[in-house]
Amino acid sequence: MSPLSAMVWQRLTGLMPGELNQGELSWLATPHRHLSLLARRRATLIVNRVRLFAFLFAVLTPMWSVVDFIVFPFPLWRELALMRFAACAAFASLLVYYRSNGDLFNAYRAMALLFAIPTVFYVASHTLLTYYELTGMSAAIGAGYAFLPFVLLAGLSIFPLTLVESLVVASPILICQAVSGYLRWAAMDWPSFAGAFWLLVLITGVAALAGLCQLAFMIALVRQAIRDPLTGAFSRSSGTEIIDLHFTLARRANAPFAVAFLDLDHFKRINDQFGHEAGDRALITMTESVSRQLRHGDVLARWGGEEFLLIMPGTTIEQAETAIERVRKAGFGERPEGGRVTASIGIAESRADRASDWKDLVELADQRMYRAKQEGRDRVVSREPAEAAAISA
Ligand SMILES: Nc1nc2c(ncn2[C@@H]2O[C@H](COP(=O)(O)OP(=O)(O)OP(=O)(O)O)[C@@H](O)[C@H]2O)c(=O)[nH]1
Repeated sequence: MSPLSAMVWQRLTGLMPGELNQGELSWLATPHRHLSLLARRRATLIVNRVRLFAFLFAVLTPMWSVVDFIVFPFPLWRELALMRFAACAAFASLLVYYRSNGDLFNAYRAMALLFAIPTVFYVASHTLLTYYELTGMSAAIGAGYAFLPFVLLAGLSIFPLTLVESLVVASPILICQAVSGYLRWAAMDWPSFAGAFWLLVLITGVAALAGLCQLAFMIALVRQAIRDPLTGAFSRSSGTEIIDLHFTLARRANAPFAVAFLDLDHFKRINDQFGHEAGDRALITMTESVSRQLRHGDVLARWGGEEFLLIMPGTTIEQAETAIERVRKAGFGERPEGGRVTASIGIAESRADRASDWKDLVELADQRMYRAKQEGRDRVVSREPAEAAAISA
């Protein structure tokens, strides 16, 4: 990024609410690097909003039939009422049957269905209205049908979408609208159509901005909910959610999955000799140092006091050993009295250790960490004694 565009980007993102940090700013552009916990919560929120929208339209769509009944001739009213009834049934089905499974593509499908219903209704009703020569009040009410795309695009504002997602949803609607204007199929003639189209673009911009602001708030709130406030590592509850998800995915794909249990050595002495604040600083330094060594996708969770769990999806026992060596080499910080902060570490891997669930895996890593303590601290234990003896023989 050039210095000028970096400055423009910085100024623009400075306008964003929710105090996003530098690493999170790109999350507003695309969902590509979103944390799995954020993606799951967002997927659930999107589906809930789809159902809310569907509820509103299931109620409002048939109500307008009363107005149609008053102003339109009977055959037209009947056709429109049937269409409204079909749209109402489709919205109600979406409300009743669609549920979130935490998957973002499932949420995208819900949005696509939601937007498809009024689009089909719009095309069908607009086509029908062109067969009638309406005048006066009927013509004025008939023109109101042309405003459905405005409602659709304004509806985007209730979803916490990234910029790319908003563009992907809005572009087909805008393109279809532009093409229909070009082909003179639109309800309005030039230049009214041009003015209306520009208004549609403005509404899309405002709706996309509203979606971005919601997303920014959501990112900040999710961060606060899932991070340990002292160290910034993941909290134990979010670590549990992450390990549960990744363990299931790894088993399904028969992929390796490793965890490492880290416990700082003689940490109590730091607190006792230099006070709790010095202990807190040591924990923060340790978290920063370990986090710098992690691959994208690895997760560090604070499991309790000075115990941490490192979750490494797609990692064999050998790769986990290499990763932990890298972490140990980078160090865990300095002790206030001088000397290195050290840690005792236990590693376990689901396939090598034949763990049937993630709790067994963490339990095994915990036991190995205790063995590392008993064997003199500042070391790693990653295999059972017989296995380790066989490897070194
Ligand atoms: N400063 C600080 N200390 C904490 C925090 N959470 C736990 N501790 C302290 O961490 C210490 C853990 O002590 P122990 O479990 O005895 O372990 P240790 O002194 O590290 O000894 P070994 O684990 O056997 O090497 C306790 O004194 C806790 O009070 C925290 O958030 N901040």
